[in-house]
Amino acid sequence: MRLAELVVGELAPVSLTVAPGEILCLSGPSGSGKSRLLRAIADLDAHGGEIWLGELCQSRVKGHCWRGWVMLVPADSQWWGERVGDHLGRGLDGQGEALGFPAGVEDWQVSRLSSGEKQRLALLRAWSRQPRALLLDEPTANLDPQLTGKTEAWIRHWARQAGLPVIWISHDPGQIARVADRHYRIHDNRLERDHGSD
Ligand SMILES: Nc1ncnc2c1ncn2[C@@H]1O[C@H](COP(=O)(O)OP(=O)(O)OP(=O)(O)O)[C@@H](O)[C@H]1O
Repeated sequence: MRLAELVVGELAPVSLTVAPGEILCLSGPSGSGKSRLLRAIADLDAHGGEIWLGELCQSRVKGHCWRGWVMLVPADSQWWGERVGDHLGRGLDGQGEALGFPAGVEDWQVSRLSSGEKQRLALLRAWSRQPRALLLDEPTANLDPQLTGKTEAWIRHWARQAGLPVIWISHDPGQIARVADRHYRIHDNRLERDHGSD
């Protein structure tokens, strides 16, 4: 996935490439524009510049198609059906257990889900829809350390196996050290490479 002079909000134009299977972590102060950048890449917010996914160019693709390929998992996921299974593409095929769920989680009511369950199920929902690139906004913010570790390992395995380029927002230096192949931080409205943690 390639960002070419992407312009959103106050941020200086962003140009970078994320390789298949690579995890690029993004950090920066609260309000510095991290979520906005992901929303622009998912074509949910107005932006300048261009985004490429292989030979596909975002501006030539319908928004809903683009978001099926370049999938954003926001910090606060939205659920529209009654049951978890109403939101899935292909079946979970045992993936739920890897993130701490018992068999049959597809039949759970959305209304009973805790914030941590919602967060892990939003990742499983994304997996079931087979995206080609992944944008993660603080995907473990509501999880305890044990589930955080499991979820990090699961995402890494998925990214490597499916060859997904991943941009992952995190405030946690320990997490960045564990999962990032590359790390950028936003400083003074610019994206800067941090070589210390990758
Ligand atoms: N659509 C929008 N139009 C104008 N300003 C916006 C829009 N969306 C967000 N902002 C503002 O842009 C700034 C960056 O917001 P963003 O949500 O990207 O921050 P963030 O870096 O993800 O912060 P946090 O770490 O707190 O989640 C904030 O000041 C926010 O109020």
